[in-house]
Amino acid sequence: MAIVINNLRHTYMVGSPYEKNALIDINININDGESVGIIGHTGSGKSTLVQHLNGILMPVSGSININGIDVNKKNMKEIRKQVGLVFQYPEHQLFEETVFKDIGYGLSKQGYEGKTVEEKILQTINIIGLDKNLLEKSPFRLSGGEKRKVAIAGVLAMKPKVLILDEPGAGLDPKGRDEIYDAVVKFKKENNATIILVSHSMEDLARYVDRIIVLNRGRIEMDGTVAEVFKNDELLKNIGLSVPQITCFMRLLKKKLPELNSDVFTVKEAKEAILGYLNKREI
Ligand SMILES: Nc1ncnc2c1ncn2[C@@H]1O[C@H](COP(=O)(O)OP(=O)(O)OP(=O)(O)O)[C@@H](O)[C@H]1O
Repeated sequence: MAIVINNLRHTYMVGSPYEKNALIDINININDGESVGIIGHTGSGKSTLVQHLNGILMPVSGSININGIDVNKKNMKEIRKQVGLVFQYPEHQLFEETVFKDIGYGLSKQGYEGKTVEEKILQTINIIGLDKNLLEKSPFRLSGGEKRKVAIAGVLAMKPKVLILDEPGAGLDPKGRDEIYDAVVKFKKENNATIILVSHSMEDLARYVDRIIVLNRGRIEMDGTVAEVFKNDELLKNIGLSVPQITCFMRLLKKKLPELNSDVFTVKEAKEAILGYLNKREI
């Protein structure tokens, strides 16, 4: 088991008039190599949850174990080696003079030097799709999408066993978003990493993860496969979420065409279902 979270609770501003229970009774087990999405309305506790997984926040009560190591202040170095966290808008944290130095910053902190750092950086820009010519440029002279790639590359270069991304596509155009997600898929394949993806988009989760955890006011409302979660449209609606538009469309279409497979969650699956249906009709 890669990640075991037991009865996790987190309260902000304990003892003050602004005390806030951000996470309540969170129990989650995630296997090695799983791709898990976390979704929930704004303020439901998603960022608070993922910040516990690499020790930025410590639980008020409960425990978190990652690959056999308890998350606590004493084990922080080991935990940070295992878990890479890409924050929302990670490009705001770029600070080195060159792209090369920025991507290599974490590697040098881990004790890597010289040729090894260079090799790891070259491998990583290949995964994320950054041009080698950019390495000596200032990260501040890049486009928004390129800056985002540099920031994510800095985490990927350390090859974490668990990779957490908090809204990695936020603010990017569809092409930029696809490039980032495709890089994550490639990284996962090459490293058998466990992926945790925080997103507001059911469309993105349907495309990129196998399991979805739905948070609502700090509690787990649902935890299941994409198909299991998308079956509960009423419950999702009640907490301000909804299944992807393509799923709604296919469910409507099925009312007219009962033989159509409407159990689809992405545009690609919908195309296949419609073509399959038409082919059968032609026979
Ligand atoms: N540093 C903090 N101090 C006090 N309260 C906080 C702090 N950070 C978050 N909270 C509160 O905790 C709750 C959960 O916040 P969190 O950022 O985890 O939600 P989220 O689901 O990630 O939201 P979003 O989708 O808007 O990013 C919210 O009610 C928020 O106001």
